[in-house]
Amino acid sequence: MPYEILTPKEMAQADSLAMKRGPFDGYGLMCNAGAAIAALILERFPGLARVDVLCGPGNNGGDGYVVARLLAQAGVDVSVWAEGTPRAGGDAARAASDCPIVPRPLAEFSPVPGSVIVDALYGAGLSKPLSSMAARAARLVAGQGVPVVAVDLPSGVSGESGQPLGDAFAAALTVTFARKKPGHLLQPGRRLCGDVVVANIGITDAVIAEIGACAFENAPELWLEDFPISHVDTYKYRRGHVGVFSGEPSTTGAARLAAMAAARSGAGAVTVLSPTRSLAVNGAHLTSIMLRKADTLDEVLAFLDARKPKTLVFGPGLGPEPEVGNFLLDLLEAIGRAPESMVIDADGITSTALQAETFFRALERQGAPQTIITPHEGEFHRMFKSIGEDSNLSKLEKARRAAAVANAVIVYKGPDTVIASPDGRAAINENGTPLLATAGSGDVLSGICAGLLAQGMAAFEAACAAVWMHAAAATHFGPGLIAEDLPEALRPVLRDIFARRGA
Ligand SMILES: NC(=O)C1=CN([C@@H]2O[C@H](COP(=O)(O)OP(=O)(O)OC[C@H]3O[C@@H](n4cnc5c(N)ncnc54)[C@H](O)[C@@H]3O)[C@@H](O)[C@H]2O)[C@@H](O)CC1
Ligand SMILES: Nc1ncnc2c1ncn2[C@@H]1O[C@H](COP(=O)(O)OP(=O)(O)O)[C@@H](O)[C@H]1O
Ligand SMILES: [K+]
Repeated sequence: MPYEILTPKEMAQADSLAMKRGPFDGYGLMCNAGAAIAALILERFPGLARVDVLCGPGNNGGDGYVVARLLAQAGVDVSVWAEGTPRAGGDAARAASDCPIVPRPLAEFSPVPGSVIVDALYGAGLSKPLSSMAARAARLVAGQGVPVVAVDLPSGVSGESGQPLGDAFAAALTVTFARKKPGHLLQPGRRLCGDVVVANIGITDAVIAEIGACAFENAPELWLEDFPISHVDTYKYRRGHVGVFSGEPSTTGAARLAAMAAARSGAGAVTVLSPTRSLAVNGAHLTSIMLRKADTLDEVLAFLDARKPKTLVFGPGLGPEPEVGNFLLDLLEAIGRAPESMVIDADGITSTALQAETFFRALERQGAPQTIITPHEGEFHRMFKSIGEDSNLSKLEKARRAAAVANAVIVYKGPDTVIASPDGRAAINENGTPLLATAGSGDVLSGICAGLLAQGMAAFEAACAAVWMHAAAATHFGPGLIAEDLPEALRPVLRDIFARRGA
């Protein structure tokens, strides 16, 4: 399916496999890539008079020489500025010799107003910071504010992690090939890419499938088939019952946000489990959501036995104290009476972080609940310290490793939320919006995850769907959004999902 994300290494494998399978050889693929970029430039910049193409020594530069040749043929005034020379006998050398424009040294380049810059210095092969000459070009271009079209990736940005390795170009448009790379979706790469267009250059879906990539862009196509749609003969407990733990009187709102979101996402029944001290405040604010006193583990176990909730939400507003973490571990000890699934968020993460190993072992045991853990940046570093600190890992890789050690699906939140499963699958969310940077929006996300889990959706798919729906609801609501608006704003999102499923 067209939502795979390929690491630069997997892309290189796809390139060579495509050449083996045909019909295009390396030069054919390069010409297709150059043609796609040239066509997009002519479409996006009508009346274009002048283009400066910056070409590196590798195949990224090779694409640039093709673009230069085609735009010159189309009557555009094209200059080529080169860093290094392509390896003799290679595809890029052939592209350079087929290009009628004599390249000038990159050191002499300076951008002029009205020009469009084609950045074909480095792409997937970037392995170190830009040379001083290329870095100078990036700074001059940024200073002039002239538009940049990046070939594959803005030079200086890692395709693997989206991190700039020093100075980097910032593009208005990035044209990449076959599939996106992590660097197009992970920040700050995503911002530095501008608009990203994926061009088909003759690498078939069959070739991509053979590579066996297991990272995806999080789009509805990834989980739509698994989205829970109720049968006509359902009833509320079959739709799934969610229990949400509430905190002390001053922090009860978080649990209610999660509870409301679980109900809106389709859980048939939702109960807030509340300390005695918070019953009054919770009771004053809840109507369709049920309320139950739960001060002790025994009271919680009695609730599990009597009401058989499928899913529990543990964390929002509970407080970061170690006793909160101890309570969670005790609950997991009571295996067999544990629910089918859990969402651990916020203080549930912080309070357990110091006993993370014990927690992860508990999730590994047979009969343990399927678990989704939803850390933001700070919580991720608390719970997965050494993984978080490893600067060689991309956010995608960090989330994957965390999922593997925790035996849980990880939702590593932020502007570029990554969802990772212990089985190696991962997704990078593509519809995030800064409107979500508002207090309590994470509590709503854990509620949506729980609502979907309770309806029987598997943890990875539920987490992917929840992250996407959360952002879609925010976008739908628009500016002025606060967390309270999100559960209601799920309605149009759900209507669209149901319509796509023909329900
Ligand atoms: N036939 C193919 O394999 C295709 C490749 N394509 C293009 O090829 C690109 C990848 O080409 P390459 O693997 O040649 O890699 P690049 O052209 O990105 O880099 C070339 C070489 O420069 C060196 N290098 C890396 N970072 C450097 C730095 N900061 N300063 C100086 N030197 C540096 C490295 O040795 C690297 O291999 C893709 O991004 C894409 O644009 C497209 O033409 C589609 C087909
Ligand atoms: N700039 C942003 N762009 C997109 N999503 C964001 C951004 N900032 C925050 N979010 C999302 O908003 C939510 C915030 O959750 P969290 O940090 O737990 O906040 P809270 O604890 O206040 O609920 C997460 O889903 C996160 O991914
Ligand atoms: K580039």
